[in-house]
Order: sequence, then C-alpha cells, then structure tokens
Amino acid sequence: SELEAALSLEHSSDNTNKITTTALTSSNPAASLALNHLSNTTIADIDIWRHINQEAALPITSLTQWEHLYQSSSPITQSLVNQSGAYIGRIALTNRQPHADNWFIKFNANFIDTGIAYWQSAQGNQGQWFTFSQLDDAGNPMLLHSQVFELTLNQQESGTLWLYIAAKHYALPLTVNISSSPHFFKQQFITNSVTLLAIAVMLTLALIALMLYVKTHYRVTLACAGYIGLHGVGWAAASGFIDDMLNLESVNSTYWGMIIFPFAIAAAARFTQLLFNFERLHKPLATLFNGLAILCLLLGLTLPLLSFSAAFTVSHIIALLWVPLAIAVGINMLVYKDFRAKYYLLGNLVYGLSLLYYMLSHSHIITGQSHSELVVLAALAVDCVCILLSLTAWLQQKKQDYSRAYYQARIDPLTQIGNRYALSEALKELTTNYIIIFIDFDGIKRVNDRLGHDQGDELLRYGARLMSTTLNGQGQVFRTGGDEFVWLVSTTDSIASTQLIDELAALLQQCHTALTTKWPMSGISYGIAHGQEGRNQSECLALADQRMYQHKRAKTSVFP
Ligand SMILES: Nc1nc2c(ncn2[C@@H]2O[C@H](COP(=O)(O)OP(=O)(O)OP(=O)(O)O)[C@@H](O)[C@H]2O)c(=O)[nH]1
Repeated sequence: SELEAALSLEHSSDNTNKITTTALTSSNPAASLALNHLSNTTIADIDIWRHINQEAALPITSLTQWEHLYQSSSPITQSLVNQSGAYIGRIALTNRQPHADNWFIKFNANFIDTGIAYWQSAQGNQGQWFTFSQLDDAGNPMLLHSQVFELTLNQQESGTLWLYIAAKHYALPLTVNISSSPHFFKQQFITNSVTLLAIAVMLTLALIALMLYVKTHYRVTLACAGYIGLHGVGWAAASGFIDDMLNLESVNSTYWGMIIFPFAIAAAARFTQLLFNFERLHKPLATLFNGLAILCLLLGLTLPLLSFSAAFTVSHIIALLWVPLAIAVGINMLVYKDFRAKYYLLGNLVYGLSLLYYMLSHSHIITGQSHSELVVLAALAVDCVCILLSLTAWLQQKKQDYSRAYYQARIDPLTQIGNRYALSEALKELTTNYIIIFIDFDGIKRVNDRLGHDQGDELLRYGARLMSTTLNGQGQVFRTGGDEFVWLVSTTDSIASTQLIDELAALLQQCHTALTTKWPMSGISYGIAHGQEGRNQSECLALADQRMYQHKRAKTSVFP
C-alpha cells in the first residue's frame, strides 16, 4: 500500500516545536499539524509534495477534482531543489487555540507561477480558496523571497489544506512554513527590511555612479553604475519586489534576476578592466576582462531563449567563476600596492564568503534556517559600497593627476611662478580696469658668461621671489620666457591713478636696487601701461613691452 509521511507537532519541554515524521497508510490522508500560538513549523518538501506529470487545468473548482489530481500524482523521492513543474500536497490542520486564530502558510520558493490552495473544513461544507501565484498575487501580503497566504481557523476547527504549485524552477527545497501571526511578522519583517535596505543601497550607489558619469564622462563610472545598478535591479526582480510593486500579471518578473545577472557581470568585468587601467598596465588582463565582458553580454542575450533552469545554471556558473577571479585580481593588485585594490578585494571577499555560506547551507554541512539568500544579498550590498569606494579612490587619483598636470602646465619650473600659458589665461580674465607691467632683466647674459649659468638661474629665481614679495599681494607676476616677466594688477578705478603707477614704479625700483646689490652687473627694465590705453589686453601688453624697451634704452648702461 501507498505510504505517506504524516507530521505531528509536539511541544518539547523547552517550549520549542519539533516535528516527528511517521509512516502511515493512505487511510491517514495527509501530514497533520495541530496549531497553536507558538506554531512555527517547516515541513520538508519531500514530506509534502507529489509530482503531477503535466500542469493541472485551472481552476480546480471542487474537492473531487483535488482528490482526483492527488490520485494521479506520484510521490517524490528527493528534494525539489533544481526541479521544475507542478506538484500537489495536502496537510491536515487543527486549531488547538481556545479561540479563532490566523496562521500564515509560506512557501520557500523564489519562483512560483501558479500557487493555489483550498481549505476543506471538517466542520463546514463550503471550501475556501487562496492564491499565492506570483502572476496573480495582488491580494497577498507583500513579502520578499517567497509567497504566502493567510488561513483563519475557528476554535477547534480542523480539516484538510490542499496545495498546488507550478514553476519553471525551484532553486531551494520547496519547504512549507506554517506559523502563527507573531512568528510570521517577526521573520518577514527582518527579511523584508534586509532586502529592501540592500536593494535601496545598491540602487542609490548606482545612481551616484551614474551622476558621476554625467559629470565626468569617465567610462569607469558608467561601468560602475551598470555593475551596481544591474545587481540592484536583478535582486529587486528576484526577491519579488518588482512583482509586488507593479502587480504584473502577464509576466513573472521574479525570473528576470537570473537573466540580468550576466549583464551585471559584463559591467563588472568592464569596470575591473577600467578601474585597474589594464589597457595600459597589463594587456593580457585587459584582453581577458574585455573578452569576459563580451562573453557575459552574449550569454545575457542568449539566456531568455533557453529554458529557465538552463539560464539559472549558466548564471550560477558565471558567479562561481567570476568571484574567485575578482578575488585573485584584488589580491594581485594589492601585492603591487595598487591604491584601488583594498576596497575592491574587501568587497569581493565579503561577497565570496557569503556565496560560500550559501553553498554550505544548501549542503548538509550547515543545517537549520540559514537565511543564506539574505546573507548573500546583504553581502552584495556591502560589496557594492566597496566597489563605489574603489571608484572614489580612482577618481581621487585622477583628480590628483589632473591637478599635477594642471600645475605643471601653468607653473614655470625654475622660478615656480606662473608661465606664459598661465599669463594668457590671467589676461583673458582681466576687465577694463588693470595695469600691465612688462619687465626684462638687465645683463643676464653677462651674469651667465662671467659667473656661470647657475648664477644666471639663481638671479632669475631670486628676482622672481623678490618681485612676488615686494608686490605684497598687488597682482601677480608671470615669467613669459627667458629673462622676461609680466606683472598684472587689477585696479578699481576706471582710469588708473598716476599715484598708483608711481607706487608700482617705486616698488619696481626697489627690486632693481635689491638685484644690483647682489649682482651689480644686473637689474631690471620695465614698461607700464593701463587698461584704458589699449583696445584690449594684447594692445596694452604690447604698449608695456614698447615702454620697457624705451626704459632699457634710456638707461645709461651700468656695465659698458
Ligand atoms: N641662466 C639662465 N639664463 C637664461 C635663461 N633663460 C634665458 N637666459 C638667458 O637670458 C639671456 C636673454 O637675452 P637678453 O635679454 O639679450 O640678455 P641680457 O643680457 O639680459 O641683455 P639685456 O636685456 O639687453 O640687458 C640669454 O643670454 C639667455 O641665455 C635661464 O633659464 N637661465
């Protein structure tokens, strides 16, 4: 005769529930549970489900149809992990509470196309219908990672709960959890909170990376946004969040996570390549990561054409290959003391460890309720934070490089004051009220020839320093080349007062005197022009240059 597993719930002395499984004949029709306010029972999939060869024609409208379907089903011999298709189950339930109460019947399955239940009370003729289909679950509580319906039983009510489920893939053992309201809300609060927080973190970080791309146009920021954002969207789909939000009825969006995953890894490979600048620093790694990105992209495009189970397997293989590769790259770059590697490695290590825990909890090494999916999701959010930090390190380095290049392009290396390029920028910023002074050192050739080039250099350095300090914050001095300098002063008056020009000339005279004290054969010649004397800065500069020559010619040579 056909054997069936039956379950009875007992209270152990420490007030926790345990399940004993007893083999019974078909005269005892189903697993049976006596429910009370402590109930939180998980029934192993092998103890409840029976296989149906093809999906049932819906709706299943009567008890006779349920019984007929049950008769045509066959027992399963192993857990439903990685299986697919339609299954039927039934549980005998009794309310042992001294009053009417509610229990939540939860299905530990990420993917459920059709989920329907029928409660046949022993005390009433009318049955009650429930749906926990992802394709049609608008009336169910919004919860993530699984489906649920709420069953209300009167005092001492007993009966049979019939269950039917169909999906393209069961990623986990298809256990059924029956819990009292307090247990259900406590557990689901944690599950929903961790999930929503992790998804919110990922999507927010992706948005930040996207904004950085809009601002900088660096491809690495776009790859980062794709890497983090696609993980976020993938989990929003896989956890059922998108389904709960949009109430899609024609498609089951929980399947999308697996299809999106290869695209996320394509972005991750591209990000890694750009982050570590492999194109310039390590060609073979650049080729490897570019190849990987293209491969993942092609796989992502192909997956929707395959069966979902195949897509599920492919995505998991990609994860198994990607994470060790990313960790190896992180370690390798850390060995080379790369500034970006610590965050990158830390993130991938956290994610890798969570995947290890996930695998162990699906083996027999770790037993009990492991919440491994939640652990992976939380670890992924941490990984994404680390990935964004590695991007920040990259951007900081880029900023430093830029500042250095900016500085080098504008600063004269000998005198450490602005060069011709810096002058041209400063000239453009002048308004009409300004004074330009053209300065040329005297006798530097003689200093070079008689005292050596080092002394000539020292004279130029000293002269530049002297002018900058003598000016005492009035304007800025630039070295435009050789022994020529330009001093720009912005003024407030539209017509620069003769008094200010005299003051500036006095300061220049001070410089001249200080220079000749140190190098008697040297000195400076200068020409002054103000903004109102020319139509633009160039004309004013040319006028100052002319006056400098006049000054030089007019000076009686100190060293004939
Ligand atoms: N030591 C040194 N000399 C330089 C540098 N740049 C230009 N010179 C020299 O500066 C001189 C510039 O030419 P001039 O302006 O005719 O030289 P000068 O002796 O000052 O002549 P006057 O301006 O007529 O007094 C050249 O001899 C250059 O070799 C530099 O960076 N270091």
